[in-house]
Amino acid sequence: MTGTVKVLVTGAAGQIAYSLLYSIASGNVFGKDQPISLVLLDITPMLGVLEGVVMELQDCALPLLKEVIATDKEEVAFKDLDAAILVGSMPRREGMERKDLLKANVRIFKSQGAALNKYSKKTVKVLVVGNPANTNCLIALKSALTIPRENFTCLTRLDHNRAVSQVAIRVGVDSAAVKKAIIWGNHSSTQYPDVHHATVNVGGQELPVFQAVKDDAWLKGDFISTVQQRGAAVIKARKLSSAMSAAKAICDHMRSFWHGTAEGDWVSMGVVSDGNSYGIPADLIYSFPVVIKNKSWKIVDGLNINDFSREKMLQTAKELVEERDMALEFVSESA
Ligand SMILES: NC(=O)c1ccc[n+]([C@@H]2O[C@H](COP(=O)([O-])OP(=O)(O)OC[C@H]3O[C@@H](n4cnc5c(N)ncnc54)[C@H](O)[C@@H]3O)[C@@H](O)[C@H]2O)c1
Ligand SMILES: O=C(O)CC[C@H](O)C(=O)O
Repeated sequence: MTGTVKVLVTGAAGQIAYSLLYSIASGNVFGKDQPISLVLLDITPMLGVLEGVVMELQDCALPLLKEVIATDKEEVAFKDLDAAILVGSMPRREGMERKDLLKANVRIFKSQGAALNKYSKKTVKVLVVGNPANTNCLIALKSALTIPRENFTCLTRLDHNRAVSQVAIRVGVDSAAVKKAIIWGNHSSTQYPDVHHATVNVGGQELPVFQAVKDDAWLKGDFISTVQQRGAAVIKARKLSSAMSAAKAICDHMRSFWHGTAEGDWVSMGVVSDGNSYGIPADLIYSFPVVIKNKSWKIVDGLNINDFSREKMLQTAKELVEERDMALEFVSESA
């Protein structure tokens, strides 16, 4: 269909998708005038549920939604895509380590990377959400050698939004007043939420976050651990992992990827670490501050990094190196 953007959501019968699909189909991500063709992939046992989701999408009577394709077949799902949002995987339950997920989920992303390579447009923009998101993204990228590495990203915008919101609540301003927060590294409890470069608009005055909050101990302690542990806290409370906030963050991430970042701000995104200026090893999907223009991201280089930050940035990189090596072992075992 010419003029339409073809978007795949995997895990389409799951709880994140249930919050996400309406937002995409109503124009909140790709544009209020942009016709959408929506492809929904889930596993065969979920096809019945998926049928219900399709009925609901039809019943929303959304003018931009030109087509809905529901399938359990990768060769159908990945055909001619402009954007792929890879949510489908096994979520962590209470008491389960994120690393337990690696083995189960890595093979899904190997197969879906190969399907992207075979069936999608070479310009396809990929967002990996399913955990462990950074490493799953790396595995997909490595299985899609004819698609530029830069097209592969993973979701750390939820962590970014959590950091922004914690600061806004603390200062008593709305979240739009907080700019230039950063999530470094892995979407896991080793991530480093950094507000050394962030500002808050208080009563029309742009202040550094440390000056506005006036509580360095909180910013270097509970603030960081609250953001790092937020996913686990939501699982503990809901007995399910975050879904509404994850869907909102997916929309924010894809909107930024598609339309660019706002002047004077940046966003956090898991991207390939090759050639960064912060001493993070190459060949990882690591969350950096990025600015985006013409659907192409650039890591914000040259920020001043103190010893406190550097240590945390390297610690989360170390975890990603370990995850990558373990994932590559699982991939070679299953080959
Ligand atoms: N990166 C982030 O910020 C972030 C935030 C929240 C959740 N997550 C992760 O997102 C994932 C999905 O979470 P959820 O709450 O929607 O889970 P869910 O269990 O409600 O839904 C997952 C869906 O994926 C489907 N699925 C499983 N294997 C599949 C495959 N091979 N192909 C297509 N679909 C498949 C399942 O059948 C299910 O319908 C989990 O891995 C979760 O940990 C990531
Ligand atoms: O499994 C987790 O700890 C996190 C689940 C999800 O990625 C989140 O951040 O809410």
